[in-house]
Amino acid sequence: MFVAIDQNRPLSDQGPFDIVLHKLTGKEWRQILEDYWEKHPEVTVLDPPGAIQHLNNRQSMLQDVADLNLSDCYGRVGVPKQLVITKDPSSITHAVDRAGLTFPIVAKPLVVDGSAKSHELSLAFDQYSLSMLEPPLVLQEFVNHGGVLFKVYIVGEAIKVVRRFSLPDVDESQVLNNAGVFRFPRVSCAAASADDADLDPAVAELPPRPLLERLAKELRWRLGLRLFNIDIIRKHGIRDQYYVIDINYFPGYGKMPGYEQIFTDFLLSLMKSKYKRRSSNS
Ligand SMILES: O=P(O)(O)O[C@H]1[C@H](O)[C@@H](OP(=O)(O)O)[C@H](OP(=O)(O)O)[C@@H](OP(=O)(O)O)[C@H]1O
Ligand SMILES: Nc1ncnc2c1ncn2[C@@H]1O[C@H](COP(=O)(O)OP(=O)(O)O)[C@@H](O)[C@H]1O
Ligand SMILES: [Mg+2]
Ligand SMILES: [Mg+2]
Repeated sequence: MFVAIDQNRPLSDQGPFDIVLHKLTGKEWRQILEDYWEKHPEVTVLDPPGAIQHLNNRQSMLQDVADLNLSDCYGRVGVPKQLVITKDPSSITHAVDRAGLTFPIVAKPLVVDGSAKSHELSLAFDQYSLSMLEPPLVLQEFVNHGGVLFKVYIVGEAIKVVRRFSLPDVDESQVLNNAGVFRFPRVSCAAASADDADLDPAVAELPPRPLLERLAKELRWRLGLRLFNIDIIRKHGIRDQYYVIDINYFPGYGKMPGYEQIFTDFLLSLMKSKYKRRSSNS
């Protein structure tokens, strides 16, 4: 049975729970959940607030992917060259120069808090426009990827990949002939599924399954999360070079094909392993 939690009442009065499923952040909620968990360690919290917090900052979000530096016979997975700017827009040009970032550059708000503003994206074509950006930001090299991205949904052990339209490639002449900052509202919300589109096969080909399985397994473990998705792009023209550009906690699973079965199986498997553990301990 599912019971909606009332945030204004003590959690202990609303249980007992087998699983607490949530997508809330904030200090207060974190404290409530951690206090409850301390008193009821048998409850499964999906997912622990400390682990979720790691994804609320676009720098720490990709740190594990960078540390992992995954490379095997199926491909390489990295993070686009990036830089964090916390203050002073006038220092951005110098910082970009020093870090050797090439244009165009994608600017993303450093903190992701679920607001529309935290998903606003800017594309800067030249160094003069950099001072128009508003820190705190993550600046990333724009990677041409054929205008298609792969959304890799993870639900416990299950993985499902879909194609989505993304920002189109930018060629050198566009970089030379464009100036200023181009602002985009939430790109992925506007992006349609590209699963049935008539695409260049080299662009449409899904990342190899074994590579995604390794990546998902490692990130599940390193992030300590079971419910998330990963935005992956493949460098246009380089078949085995992949970049992770975004990781989202508890994304809209409604857009994942077959989510009803996958989600139900996941919850049941958690319960099964819990009862198995209990009966072997007694
Ligand atoms: O970051 P928060 O605000 O918690 O919101 C999430 C993520 O942003 C998701 O990905 P992204 O960051 O890539 O936009 C988005 O999924 P999609 O990109 O699959 O749409 C979800 O959309 P909904 O399905 O609308 O909930 C949304 O709930
Ligand atoms: N480094 C990049 N190179 C190319 N395109 C990018 C890059 N970063 C983001 N994008 C594009 O911008 C979109 C939004 O960026 P993303 O990091 O996923 O933020 P959000 O959390 O708002 O979805 C992506 O879905 C992709 O289309
Ligand atoms: Mg995204
Ligand atoms: Mg995101």
